[in-house]
Amino acid sequence: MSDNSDNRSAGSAENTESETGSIKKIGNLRMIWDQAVRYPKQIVLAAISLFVAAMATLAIPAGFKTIIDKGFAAGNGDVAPYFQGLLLVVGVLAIATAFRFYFVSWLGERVVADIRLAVQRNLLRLAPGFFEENRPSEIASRMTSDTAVIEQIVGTTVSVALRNIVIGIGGIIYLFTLAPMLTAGLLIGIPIVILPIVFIGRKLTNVSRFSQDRVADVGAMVAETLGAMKIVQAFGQEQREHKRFGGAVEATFDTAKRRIRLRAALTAVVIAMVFSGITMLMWRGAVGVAEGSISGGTIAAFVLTGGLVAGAFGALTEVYGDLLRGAGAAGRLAELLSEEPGIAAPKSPIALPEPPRGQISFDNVTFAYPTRPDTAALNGFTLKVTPGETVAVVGPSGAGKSTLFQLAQRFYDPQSGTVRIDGVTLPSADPADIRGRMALVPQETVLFAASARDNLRYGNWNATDDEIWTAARAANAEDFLRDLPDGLDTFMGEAGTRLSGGQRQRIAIARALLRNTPILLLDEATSALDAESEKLVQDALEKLMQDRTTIVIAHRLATVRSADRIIVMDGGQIVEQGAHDSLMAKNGLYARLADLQFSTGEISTASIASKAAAIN
Ligand SMILES: Nc1ncnc2c1ncn2[C@@H]1O[C@H](COP(=O)(O)OP(=O)(O)OP(=O)(O)O)[C@@H](O)[C@H]1O
Repeated sequence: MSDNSDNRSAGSAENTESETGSIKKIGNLRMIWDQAVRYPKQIVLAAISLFVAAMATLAIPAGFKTIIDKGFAAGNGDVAPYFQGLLLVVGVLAIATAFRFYFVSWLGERVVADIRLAVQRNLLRLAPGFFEENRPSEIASRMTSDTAVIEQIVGTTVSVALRNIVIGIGGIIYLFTLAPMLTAGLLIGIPIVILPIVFIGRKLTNVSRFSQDRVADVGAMVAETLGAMKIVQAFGQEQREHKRFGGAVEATFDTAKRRIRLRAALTAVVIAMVFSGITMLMWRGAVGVAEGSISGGTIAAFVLTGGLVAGAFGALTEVYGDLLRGAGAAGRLAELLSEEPGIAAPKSPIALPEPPRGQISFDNVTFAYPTRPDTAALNGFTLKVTPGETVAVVGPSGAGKSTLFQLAQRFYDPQSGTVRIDGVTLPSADPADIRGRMALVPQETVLFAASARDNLRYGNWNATDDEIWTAARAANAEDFLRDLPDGLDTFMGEAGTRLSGGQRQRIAIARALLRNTPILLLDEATSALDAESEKLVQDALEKLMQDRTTIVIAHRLATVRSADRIIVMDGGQIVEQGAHDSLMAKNGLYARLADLQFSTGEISTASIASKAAAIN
């Protein structure tokens, strides 16, 4: 997966790729076909309308020929049937084109929708480790821009290709029936016209891409400056930002100049080549007419069809590049589709004991994160938490406290040692069952852009409004929830920005209460709350911890004091454990940490040592 980012932006890489690489890449398009083939009815209808439209296009020059030769030239005046016939062809062309557009675009959108759904379904199965190795923004871009490329391939490119192949081949056959010698001349002439156009066109595409990148730079810079406007102004950097922006804008203009120069040249070449080609043909034709070897209608039909054939070849030259781009996008999406989860349920998972006991144990667990295999986050870690016990975990930053939660929920498997829930080793059970036995209250509450109700019952969709209010009351969240403009229906907005830190924490607590699991993993927020909010949160937490096995990463004195046991971690191991007072008396790591770690909590800035002494 590592090489994706190289060619992700608009495929400048593909121009430099070896031919075999390109051919191999084109194979990725199979994935798109596999998706599309599930809609045979639409494919057949699209193909039929495409063929009919192409044939109708070719019938138009033939119609003109008839009109000129039989109608005008014969001088019989009754041209009506010919024109009526031509109008009929035009009608067929219009309707068939509309159908082609509809079915082909339908297929494009449907395939993209299916790919998005399939990719998201697979992503939801993957363990968090995957999202550490692959940036979420990169994955999001695959879901949007890569799928847009595929939509373009199915909805446009393939149809352009097929239409022009039909028109190209059909047109050449028709041209041969009209005037074999002229056609032979035309077939030699078309490449002479098209090659320089393709050559300059390629250059133009590259420059355009480059130019788009420069525009993107400008966009990024605007976003950056806007996002940091207060900092820019506070540090008095307006002039500098303007100069920096000026540089990016001028770079955009310079590349744009190159682009418009090329485009101007291309326009001149196209006009010169195409019209002189047509003029030569007409010239040759006029001589033919004068000699009586060719009819006027034939010349007209020849020029029109020749134009169609040349246009078809021109369009086909662009198809290959588009297909390559589509193949790159399909390849990247196929990777996301086929990624297997590192953590999955075994074939026949062991059921966790009923009723749940709420016991959790770590036995000699050693674990390093996949992205940092050389640094053990847990090192021979052993801890047995008995049902109903509250264990407070303290330790310096990086001691491995959060890692305990990651392993308890089986987001990762340890390299050695075992984690058990109610006596069952985690890999032998279904991860969904394991996670069903625990509720997590993270440091930072994640609120979804949904109603307050849905945010509260996120872990238990069956909860009734009565149950939600009971939980909210216990979590000290009732008052502010009742004050919301639409009560439980109030939209929480992007990232729930309307709530204060303390309110968000209480929502998380209510959510955990509703989930009502025997095990609670609680990561106390370190952010300081005002005294009143702090007390509301603390009360709520105490109710939440009642009758549950709790592991709490503690940052508050009240929490450690009410815990049954405190374990002190350092370097992925337990270095001290016991009750608060005995640990303080030891005057070891705990006593040292206590002052720092609890300083933002309930007792704000006071040193825990003096506070503890006062309490005693
Ligand atoms: N997702 C991750 N990928 C790689 N390394 C990680 C990851 N998460 C944590 N680590 C590393 O593992 C070690 C233990 O981290 P952990 O988050 O468990 O510490 P912590 O005690 O919870 O720290 P803090 O109090 O700062 O949250 C640290 O060295 C940390 O850098």
